[in-house]
Amino acid sequence: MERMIGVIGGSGVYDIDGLEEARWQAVESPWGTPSDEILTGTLDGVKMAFLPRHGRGHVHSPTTVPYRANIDALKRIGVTEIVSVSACGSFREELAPGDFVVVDQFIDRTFAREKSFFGKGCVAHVSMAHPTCPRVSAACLQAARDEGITIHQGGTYLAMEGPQFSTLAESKLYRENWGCDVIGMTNMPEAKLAREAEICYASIAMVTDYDCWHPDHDAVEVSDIVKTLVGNAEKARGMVSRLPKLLGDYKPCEHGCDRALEYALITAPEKRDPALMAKLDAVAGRVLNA
Ligand SMILES: CSC[C@H]1O[C@H](OP(=O)(O)O)[C@H](O)[C@@H]1O
Ligand SMILES: Nc1ncnc2[nH]cnc12
Repeated sequence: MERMIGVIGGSGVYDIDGLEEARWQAVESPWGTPSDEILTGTLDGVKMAFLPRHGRGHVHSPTTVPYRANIDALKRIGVTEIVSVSACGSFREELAPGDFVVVDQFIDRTFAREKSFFGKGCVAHVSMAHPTCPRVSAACLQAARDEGITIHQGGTYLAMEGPQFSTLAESKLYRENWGCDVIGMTNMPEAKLAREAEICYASIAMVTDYDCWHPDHDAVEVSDIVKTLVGNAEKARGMVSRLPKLLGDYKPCEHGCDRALEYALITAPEKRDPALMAKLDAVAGRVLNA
């Protein structure tokens, strides 16, 4: 199998640099139209695919991002590992605006999104105990350090529905009672869908603000966020450019991300819905056609 690194760019990250033979290509998916065309090319001889999560020009809100179409489209063109880069608010004094965090846990508080490729006619339950891939996360950590970025290893990301930012009571709850480190609006259900699609997933959260809990930062304003976003986006592009060399040759994931569906399907073969099975051709073809 050949490696293809997929990068999902969050707020402020609408392209990546340095790709050879770069071209934006439309990818069709039975799960809808992805957020945008996908920028493909090679970097240091490794295939790359970049998808701006909100679309170029930031068209999609966190709720309307077509998460299933995005993950399916990346799987369909051969992506083996996804690196998600996202803007986030910080719940910790030491996670300062401009810093990066290698997220390793999530709390999903989103409620208005489709969260699974599976359902009536083909039910599957994958494990989300360890939602990110340690190998891809470690490569991102190293790449960021080599780039001179302040990056923190490990953190819990609270995924909220948005688009409004949190109330002070919510911010305090997530920080003081639930032990969350950062907050954003998009990594769920993205991480769940990547797991269902058997794609390794790493999430790099790029701090833009202290949400509203901090005594010196009363409320989050997009104008303040944007000021930090621009610098963060530049750092993210530097980090991504180092990944192909750091990840080395492709091998099956030692953490099993690429086999997440191995024991997950529970619907009896004779009860499976042919229409849903057809839509699952890319995501679950490995197990459905076995
Ligand atoms: C522009 S601030 C709020 C916005 O930024 C984050 O987007 P992403 O995760 O795609 O970087 C956050 O989740 C909100 O969607
Ligand atoms: N404070 C915050 N809350 C939710 N999403 C964010 N994205 C950037 N900052 C955020």
